Amino acid sequence: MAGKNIDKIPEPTLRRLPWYLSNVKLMRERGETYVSSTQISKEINIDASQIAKDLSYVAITGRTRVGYNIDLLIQVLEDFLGFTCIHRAYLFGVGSLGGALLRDTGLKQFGLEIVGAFDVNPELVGTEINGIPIFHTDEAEQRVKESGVNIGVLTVPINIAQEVTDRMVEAGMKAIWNFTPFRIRVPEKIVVQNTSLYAHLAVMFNRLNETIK
Ligand SMILES: NC(=O)c1ccc[n+]([C@@H]2O[C@H](COP(=O)([O-])OP(=O)(O)OC[C@H]3O[C@@H](n4cnc5c(N)ncnc54)[C@H](O)[C@@H]3O)[C@@H](O)[C@H]2O)c1
Repeated sequence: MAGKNIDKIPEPTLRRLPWYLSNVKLMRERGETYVSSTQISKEINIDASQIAKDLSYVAITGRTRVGYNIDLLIQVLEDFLGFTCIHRAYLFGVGSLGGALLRDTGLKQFGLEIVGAFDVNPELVGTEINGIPIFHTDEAEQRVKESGVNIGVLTVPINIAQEVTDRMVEAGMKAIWNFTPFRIRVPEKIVVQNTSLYAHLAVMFNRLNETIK
């Protein structure tokens, strides 16, 4: 079963793997040394065969009936997901959302370190949040080029999302984590990940309405 699956890993699998990781870590805290896909399935209510299939993308071998060595599974998942190596990023737009991301200590545990931020607000430029320096956006191009940082977090107002994106790409960014609701356009090969908290809210409200009908 180990690493036999050589196809491109599907996005839903990539989104489930961190979830398995968190729960497997919890199981280790409870003293488990081996864990099977059936056990993980009971914890998170996902079909065991789906879990086994997802884990087949990761280079780990489980033992029939016993399951996976828990320490090894955690290590392999963390490596596979890129959480063990730190990816450095710059954040653009230190408003209510950008500021919250700078204050979040959880990102680093998932392999993302925001090393600096850019804004145009003179009250913010020259200050820092959580030890992260805030520079003027006009310095972005030079700082990105000099640092070799290739991930940008986009938290600027929607009306300038494309303009700031263009500057990020020009400076050499290779991946953009886009929190704005704007569908930014980028050249081929630039990775864009759009993230919205509100999209999940709509699902929750809809399901809630169904249960209280
Ligand atoms: N994805 C989500 O779940 C989610 C949640 C909240 C907000 N948002 C989006 O995130 C963005 C920011 O929201 P907010 O509430 O933090 O807004 P905000 O107005 O509080 O912050 C925007 C910040 O961007 C700065 N800015 C303006 N022009 C800039 C430039 N050229 N370069 C760098 N910084 C610049 C502003 O000075 C300000 O500090 C918006 O597009 C909003 O729609 C998304």
